[in-house]
Amino acid sequence: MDLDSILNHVAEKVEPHRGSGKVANYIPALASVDPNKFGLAIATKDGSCYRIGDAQEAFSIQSISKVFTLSLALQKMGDALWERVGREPSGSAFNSIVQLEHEKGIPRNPLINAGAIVVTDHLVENGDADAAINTLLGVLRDHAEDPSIDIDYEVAKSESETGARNRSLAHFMASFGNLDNEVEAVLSAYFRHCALSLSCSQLARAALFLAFDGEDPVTGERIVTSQRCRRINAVMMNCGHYDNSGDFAFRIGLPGKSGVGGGVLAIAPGEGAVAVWSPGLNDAGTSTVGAIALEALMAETGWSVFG
Ligand SMILES: NC(=O)CC[C@H](N)C(=O)O
Repeated sequence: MDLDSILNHVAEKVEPHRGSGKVANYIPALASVDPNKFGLAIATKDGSCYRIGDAQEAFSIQSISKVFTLSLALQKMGDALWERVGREPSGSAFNSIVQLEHEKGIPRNPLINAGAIVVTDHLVENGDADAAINTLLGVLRDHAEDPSIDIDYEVAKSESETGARNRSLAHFMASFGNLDNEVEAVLSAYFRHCALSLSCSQLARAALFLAFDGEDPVTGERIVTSQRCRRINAVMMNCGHYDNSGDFAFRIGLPGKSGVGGGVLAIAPGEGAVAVWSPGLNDAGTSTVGAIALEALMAETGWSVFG
């Protein structure tokens, strides 16, 4: 069956569930998003994009940005990054602080908030958060071949104003010497990259290199080495949905990353990149309808890495 017909089936499966889950409200600017939104886009090897629903509408990608910051930090400093952040699943909430004391300020993995803050610290040079964000924006625009990609500054401001938990995580890690820059400089970059606003189409296109061994199959540009690409995917598989990662692997079987804006990115190696958006979340912060849609997509395509 062709992908357009498959997407129509997926939409039918999703329909009775539209609006389910709970829209994130701990970042006030996210609370007003319409819970009935649903979009899905698949970017494939030849640069085609298959889409359905609200796939062209930009949303706050939130923690999905952590995949791109990880990739950039690995490009910049190589495996030395792993001395400052682990690669084990956390089994706890995305903003949990409990393991940090036990593990002496080294976060479990780069996809929970604490780990992503450490990764962002490595992108900020000499306290210059603006330069770090400009580099990241340039990279995303390049990957997606779309210069219009931008940050939603209202969301970034809202997140900063209510960012006590992330400030706690950052100060706590700083007390263990695991931040090079001032906490506020790091968080200023962190809040902005979480507030990146992309549509499903843009997101799937930007992440396409992860499905093709680290090389963009459309432009031929090598973005990360194939070994690094495999490793980023491994971290996504184990850690991309916090304490929901096991369930996501069980149901969908693809490396993925969710964000509290309701987006989910899933990488189907050798096939393409899938981005889905529906704002209602489960208790762990993964899109309820997004996971249902991906499950339906796997049933029809057999793209799970487990066969
Ligand atoms: N899981 C998420 O998407 C969390 C990201 C959000 N910006 C935060 O720091 O809390």
